[in-house]
Amino acid sequence: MLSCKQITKQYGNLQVLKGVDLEIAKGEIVSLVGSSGAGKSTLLHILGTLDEADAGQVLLNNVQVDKLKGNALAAFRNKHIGFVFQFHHLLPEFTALENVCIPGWLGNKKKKEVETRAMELLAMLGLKERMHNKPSELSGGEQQRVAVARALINNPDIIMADEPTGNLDSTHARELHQLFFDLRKQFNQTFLIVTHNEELAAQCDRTVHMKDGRIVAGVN
Ligand SMILES: Nc1ncnc2c1ncn2[C@@H]1O[C@H](COP(=O)(O)OP(=O)(O)OP(=O)(O)O)[C@@H](O)[C@H]1O
Repeated sequence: MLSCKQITKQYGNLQVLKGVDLEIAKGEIVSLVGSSGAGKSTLLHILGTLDEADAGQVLLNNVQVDKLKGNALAAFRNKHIGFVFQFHHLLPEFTALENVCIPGWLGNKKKKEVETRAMELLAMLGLKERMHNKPSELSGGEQQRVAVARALINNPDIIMADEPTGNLDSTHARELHQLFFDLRKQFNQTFLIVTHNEELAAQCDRTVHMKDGRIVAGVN
């Protein structure tokens, strides 16, 4: 479903990625682990089309995404990839519901249809009573669940998460991990998760280890 071949990336004199190959199948939950500076976030950003590799290929559902540019790239990303970051990046002036709707509205879907799906998702994630609140009125765990609902609004092929529970206490972190597995069960949702959380990594189908810009080991 997602694959990359021989991805390299350099910042100045620093070779951050030194030829990374990776394949992820539909419905898989894969964690990406490794020490600080190993290149995990850089790889996630390249796979998520947020950053460009110096060389190599990224294929998502047989589309070579590194060939897409400008508006075509933005539209492709919005439709096919969902993101959840450590700091949720919700827009503070919009309600939870509006935050979830925005990627759907950007995708030119009918306003009402997007709203209905957003409400369903928020209800599913236990936020039915909180959907008209702004992010600052929600707890950290609630904000992160809004970010997950936002990532799901366009039925993405894959959700890419960068330290999604890095900012949560252990109870909320466990709840969010459980949510990822529930979403896989319900929608066969695929996830690639950068994490330092060993408990989460151990629960995943597969843990990919990175060291000094390379993948060093595979299946756990
Ligand atoms: N935009 C940038 N400009 C210059 N150097 C960068 C840039 N982004 C990342 N780097 C460097 O590339 C290396 C890899 O960074 P990356 O964020 O991918 O590591 P990571 O494995 O995700 O680390 P962490 O676990 O600490 O988040 C680091 O040495 C970092 O300082």
